[in-house]
Amino acid sequence: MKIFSAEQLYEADKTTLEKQEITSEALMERAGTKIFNWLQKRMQGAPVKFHIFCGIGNNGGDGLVVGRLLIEHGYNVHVYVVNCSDKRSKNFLINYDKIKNATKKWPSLMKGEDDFPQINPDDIIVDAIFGIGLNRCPSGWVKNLIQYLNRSQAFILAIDIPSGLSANAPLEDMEAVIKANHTLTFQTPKLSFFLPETGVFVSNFDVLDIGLDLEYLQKTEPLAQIISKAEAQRFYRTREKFGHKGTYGHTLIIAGSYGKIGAAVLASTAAFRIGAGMVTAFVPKCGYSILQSTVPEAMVLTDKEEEFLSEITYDFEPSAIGIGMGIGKNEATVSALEKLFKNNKTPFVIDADALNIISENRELLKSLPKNSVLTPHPGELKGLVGKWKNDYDKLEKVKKFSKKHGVVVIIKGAYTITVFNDKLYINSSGNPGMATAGSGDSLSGVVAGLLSQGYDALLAAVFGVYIHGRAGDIAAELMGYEATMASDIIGNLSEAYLDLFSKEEPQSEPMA
Ligand SMILES: NC(=O)C1=CN([C@@H]2O[C@H](COP(=O)(O)OP(=O)(O)OC[C@H]3O[C@@H](n4cnc5c(N)ncnc54)[C@H](OP(=O)(O)O)[C@@H]3O)[C@@H](O)[C@H]2O)[C@@H](O)CC1
Ligand SMILES: Nc1ncnc2c1ncn2[C@@H]1O[C@H](COP(=O)(O)OP(=O)(O)O)[C@@H](O)[C@H]1O
Ligand SMILES: [K+]
Repeated sequence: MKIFSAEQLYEADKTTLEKQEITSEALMERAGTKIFNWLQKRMQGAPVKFHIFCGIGNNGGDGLVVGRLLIEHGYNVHVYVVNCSDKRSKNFLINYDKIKNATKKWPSLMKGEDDFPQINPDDIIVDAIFGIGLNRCPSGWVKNLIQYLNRSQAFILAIDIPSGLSANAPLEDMEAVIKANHTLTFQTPKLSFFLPETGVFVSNFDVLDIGLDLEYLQKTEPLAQIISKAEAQRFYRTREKFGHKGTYGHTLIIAGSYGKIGAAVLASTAAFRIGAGMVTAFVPKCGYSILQSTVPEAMVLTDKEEEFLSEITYDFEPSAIGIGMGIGKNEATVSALEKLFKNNKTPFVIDADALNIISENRELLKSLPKNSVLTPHPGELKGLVGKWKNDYDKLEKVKKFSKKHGVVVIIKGAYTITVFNDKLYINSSGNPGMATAGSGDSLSGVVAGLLSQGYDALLAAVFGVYIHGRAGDIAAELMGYEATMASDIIGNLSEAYLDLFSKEEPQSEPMA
């Protein structure tokens, strides 16, 4: 699924009106009806009280449509107009009249704090104050209203986007945003839903298809692409009937130091589970017995040092190398890395301490093998690209870094984002149960194992992140978030693969 900017959505809106020969009023009725249907399906006429707060633009217009439809279907509804400006949109005004005609009275006009209504915790608030047309930070009594609604403890359903949030621009004031319990967004989700600073205001969201022009949506280059099951199915490469272990490559995992040999165990196991034909682990001497007994399928090579890596040598041609998990930052390890990078054309996955070493020895950036996949969590990313002002600034910095060094960067997090040149791929699988030690090590093994099988760097990254997250989701379904451990994620890579083709993802709406 594609993510479009607010500007692109306005363009799509315009094209839709022209091509479908409909009025903007009809499109608003369509959008409002979708929201109403969503609510009706869940509420089934329940006598709960709705408070609908409408701004004076088209988001407010949507709110008025929803209000009218709810009233016509016998719901207990109070509609308020947040009268922050006299400049009302045309479709707001049309629906303002329509709701008056339907109910025989005007909605309550709010002009300041004195007009704030009483809201009980078991009421429902529909937030239609601002949509993607927000052009400045809410202030004054409107900001106070937003805070008042957030404090109410009532369930807040945001229309299109929580008011105060921009679709694709940074947040100025954390205190001036509706904290929605659920968001119903039109046609495609907005980029701010997926970034840590802004996504927290959105909570769960559903995308409602309002029938914007499909041709426009298909041909327009999006801001980002969401990776879900449908995309992952397309990326998957089938295993050949006459394939042998050589066909699926030989992954070299260079990982571990004294006390952190587990990182090598996890990454090696993950590389096998994702389908690498062979896996060799290169570890300090102290890791030898551990690897041999915990991953008997793997071959093991050891460094001359007992507790850390100092010289990386091997006598075969790996098809991919995963390096960095738990290696520490010993001086000897730094020069071992330098040598390895300089003399290698093998596809690399670079993680953890290898990333920290690069950040602290910037000259290493010059020898970074092209098309490497880097897998930083936010702390490691800061070392690589420097501090960022906000999440949007972060994305720009990573794009620049990716372009400059010719590498794929996986920004790990709740919605992991893979960056390659100017392109963003947002992963849809995964859950907070994966916030557990070693889950990143297993991701490195997964991506290295895919590179071994011949997936190119970008595909290995994007597909690997999806499958890893899906395995985490299946693990969490079985064990709960808290009990899920990295080895459970690895243990469910098999289920994640099977799930890829087992059943269709419940798709409520066809999407671009
Ligand atoms: N695109 C589509 O395909 C479809 C879109 N639809 C809907 O339209 C929504 C977009 O509507 P929109 O463009 O009218 O803008 P909206 O978000 O209602 O707000 C703009 C108004 O608020 C004002 N304003 C802004 N910031 C402010 C602030 N901080 N504090 C105070 N005022 C502020 C600004 O006023 P002004 O700057 O002129 O003072 C302007 O009047 C979209 O989210 C979706 O719900 C659907 O109906 C159908 C298909
Ligand atoms: N809240 C979350 N939702 C989804 N995925 C998460 C969440 N928290 C962490 N993860 C995933 O778990 C992994 C954690 O990686 P990392 O921080 O490197 O762990 P470690 O270094 O302990 O192995 C990443 O793949 C990340 O995307
Ligand atoms: K809204």
